[in-house]
Amino acid sequence: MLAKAVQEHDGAPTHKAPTLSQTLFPSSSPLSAHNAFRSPSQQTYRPTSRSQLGSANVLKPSVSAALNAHRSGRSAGVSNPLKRTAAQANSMGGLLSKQDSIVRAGNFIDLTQSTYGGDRVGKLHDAVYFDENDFDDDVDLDFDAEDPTIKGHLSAAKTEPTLPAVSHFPPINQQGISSQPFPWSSSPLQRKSMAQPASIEKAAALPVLDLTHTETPQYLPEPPVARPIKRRTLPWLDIDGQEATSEPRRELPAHVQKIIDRKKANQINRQRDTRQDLDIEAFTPLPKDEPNSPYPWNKTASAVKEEQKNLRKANVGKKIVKNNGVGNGTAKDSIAGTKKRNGDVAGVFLSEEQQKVLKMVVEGQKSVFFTGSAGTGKSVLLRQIIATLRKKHSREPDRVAVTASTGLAACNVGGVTLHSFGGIGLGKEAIPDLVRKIKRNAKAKQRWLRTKVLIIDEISMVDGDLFDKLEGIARSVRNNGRPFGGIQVVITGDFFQLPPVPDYGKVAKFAFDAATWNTSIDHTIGLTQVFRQKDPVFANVLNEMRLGKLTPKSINIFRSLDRPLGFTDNLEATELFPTRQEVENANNLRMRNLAGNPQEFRAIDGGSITDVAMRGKLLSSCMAPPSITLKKGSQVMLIKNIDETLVNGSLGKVVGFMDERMFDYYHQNEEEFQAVETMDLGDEELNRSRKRLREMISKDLIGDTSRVWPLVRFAIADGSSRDLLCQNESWKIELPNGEVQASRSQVPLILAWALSIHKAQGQTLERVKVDLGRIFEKGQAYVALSRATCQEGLQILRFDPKKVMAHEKVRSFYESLYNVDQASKVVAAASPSKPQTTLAKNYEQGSMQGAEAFEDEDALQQMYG
Ligand SMILES: Nc1ncnc2c1ncn2[C@@H]1O[C@H](COP(=O)(O)OP(=O)(O)OP(=O)(O)O)[C@@H](O)[C@H]1O
Repeated sequence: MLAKAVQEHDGAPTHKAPTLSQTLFPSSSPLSAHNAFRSPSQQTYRPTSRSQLGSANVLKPSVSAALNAHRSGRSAGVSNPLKRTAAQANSMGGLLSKQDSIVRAGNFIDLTQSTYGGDRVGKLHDAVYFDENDFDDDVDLDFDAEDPTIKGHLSAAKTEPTLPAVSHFPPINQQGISSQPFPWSSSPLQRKSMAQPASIEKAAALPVLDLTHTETPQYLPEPPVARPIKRRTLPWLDIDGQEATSEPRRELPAHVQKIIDRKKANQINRQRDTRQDLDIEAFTPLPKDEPNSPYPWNKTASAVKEEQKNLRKANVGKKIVKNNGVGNGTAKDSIAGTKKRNGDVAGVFLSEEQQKVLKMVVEGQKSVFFTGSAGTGKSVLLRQIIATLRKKHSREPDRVAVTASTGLAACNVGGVTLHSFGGIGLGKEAIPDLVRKIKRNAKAKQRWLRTKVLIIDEISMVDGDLFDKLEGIARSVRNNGRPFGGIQVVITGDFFQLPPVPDYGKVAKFAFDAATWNTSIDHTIGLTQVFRQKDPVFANVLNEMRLGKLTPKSINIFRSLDRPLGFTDNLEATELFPTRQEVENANNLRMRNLAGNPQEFRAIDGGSITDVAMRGKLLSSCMAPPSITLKKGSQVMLIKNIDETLVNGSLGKVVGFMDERMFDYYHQNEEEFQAVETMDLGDEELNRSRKRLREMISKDLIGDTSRVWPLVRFAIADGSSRDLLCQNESWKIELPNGEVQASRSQVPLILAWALSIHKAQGQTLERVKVDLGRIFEKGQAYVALSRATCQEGLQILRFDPKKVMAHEKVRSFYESLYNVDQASKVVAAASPSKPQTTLAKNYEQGSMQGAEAFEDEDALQQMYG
């Protein structure tokens, strides 16, 4: 394998690092950093003239020396089987199991080798090159950033879902129904003029619960003018609570009757209160000197205005508390169940190695590539890096450019695609043409000039040629010969996961195969602590799969997972498919089989791009769909993090549709509602009871205009469940200058009987089902299976070891990252007395050190043997 890798790399233009090239292209890192992190394999030839800069003619680094060193070092360093076993035990498995050979500083692991001859380079660099800030002035020339406010929101409100027709009331003018919740202050006079005492107000807040499962709650708009007090009597009662003779009383089961009796008593009390209030009002003179009168008609105009102002203030305050700075604050406020949300989304505490990377990026301003197997917290770390950098550059947000290889990944990190950022369209042209194109586009040019940090997520899907082009463009547009024109790059991803999609008839070229890859990156960091899988055995077999090298033991483990999952809560495992078509078919079939009325939720799109088609195209890669139709019983997945237990990837079932007030009421009176549902009633009786309850409550909702949302019961990892009223959340495609190109507001749900492997990349799923018979691409099986958190939550059909494929080039690349001389030292330090208890300890702590988790000797022998 290594020999092949050596041949491949040797086939590329390889040279010994000449002093001249280093002289001309020193890295931006300080001397000490180079000494600490650069590897021989990263010694790279750089263009020797400006003319070469524009075409990114940076020669490919030779890795053969490193590989030879690696090969010889390996045989020297771990020839002793005992030592090798220790190395194996000390590693996360696969090639990252060779983290035993990487440079360690505490828990922090830097895959970059330490023998880079940086002394002279660093000195010359200091003498010759400009600092990136020296070019900052360029940007003052023609900055034409647009107002970043979202333009399309208002017009997009037209996409409001239509309310169902109301049969027993006059038709509603649907255009008049706002999608936004009415703030109190929007109609204070009308509400006041209804003169409702507290008890009536409460009554009006009663929601409609559709207990029939077949009908949608019906709503009517609030009357536009003040109206006299409405007698909110039950159909069979007069105002004093006497039975109305015209309405024959139906026999109901005792339990239901009790509920209704209680309701009746409340109703009667309310009516009496109302009458008393009315009586008082009728004889009260206009209190001109009584500004605090509870009645609007007893107030002067200025008193009313003052009150409106106070209400508005109070509402603003409420909103801030409610939103608490997270998303739009909607879904978060509607949580019920085992734990109520209190405060913000729970922060994840970064591990020591994650923190070191953060520091290196933010304080050290190093260009970094951090990688690691699935579930090592790359995305979590990246989000933290983005947040910290944005805070650091809060006065100049356009200094930090957040990008990703695909639209989906970009949407997940709130950035744009690399193509979009670069302003290169499809990017097929040569660098000089692309540079000309960018220079004609003031905004794109400005982006290149202003960017100080370029973040690239999901690098495994970035094409190597594209990487070279972007690097060349950066140098040319910024007129700066340093790698990426002096831009600090922060790159993450795992090359063992999904590869770039090649042009038709071409072979995919990885980003690490780009000629400028090594020159662009100061440090390569391997994250080793696996968070997603807490079972070390499971994490290790997955890691073997990552490398495409399975031991018989691991094959047996995977084969044993061909069985149904043992959950009893009716939630099925999400089936992962390679193609979108398969996903749609599977989800549609399940939806058709569900009884009940479908409810459609349409997204509200906005953004600075007003061309609807173009905006739609941008948003087509957003996780949230433009429209989602749900029924009671639909299996859904949450696609936003709400708090520590309701996270992106949580599985649940729709249990109903209701508005916010109804949701509150429902949870305050859950027992009563559930009583009807759980009683052993015949169909006819049950329907009658439901109807009576519905009638009873719907009387109180006349005039309510709020929207209904799906109420979802999510399964929590500890076996409990939580209910969440899923109101709209937002997704943005945002340029570094803050311009939101496209945004989408939608319920944070997708159908989750089936999901594409592409969409699943980056997700953590509690229950997964994968049919390996359908897998066709390298890395697909690993991405699919590594979404699972434990063996109990993973079902594998048609397991076939042949489907477990990894790119040989990727294996070679990861091998080239390790310095075997260092390995023997670490092995010695860890050897053979390394206590086995470490695994158990880490397991207990809920995390494990990947490098310490690999104990499958067979796998290592096969890999290194
Ligand atoms: N420092 C941490 N503390 C606790 N949990 C963490 C930490 N970092 C990550 N996690 C959790 O580990 C899981 C996987 O994290 P994340 O998705 O960031 O991994 P990843 O390396 O990006 O995986 P993938 O390559 O599959 O996308 C998530 O559930 C995340 O919340």
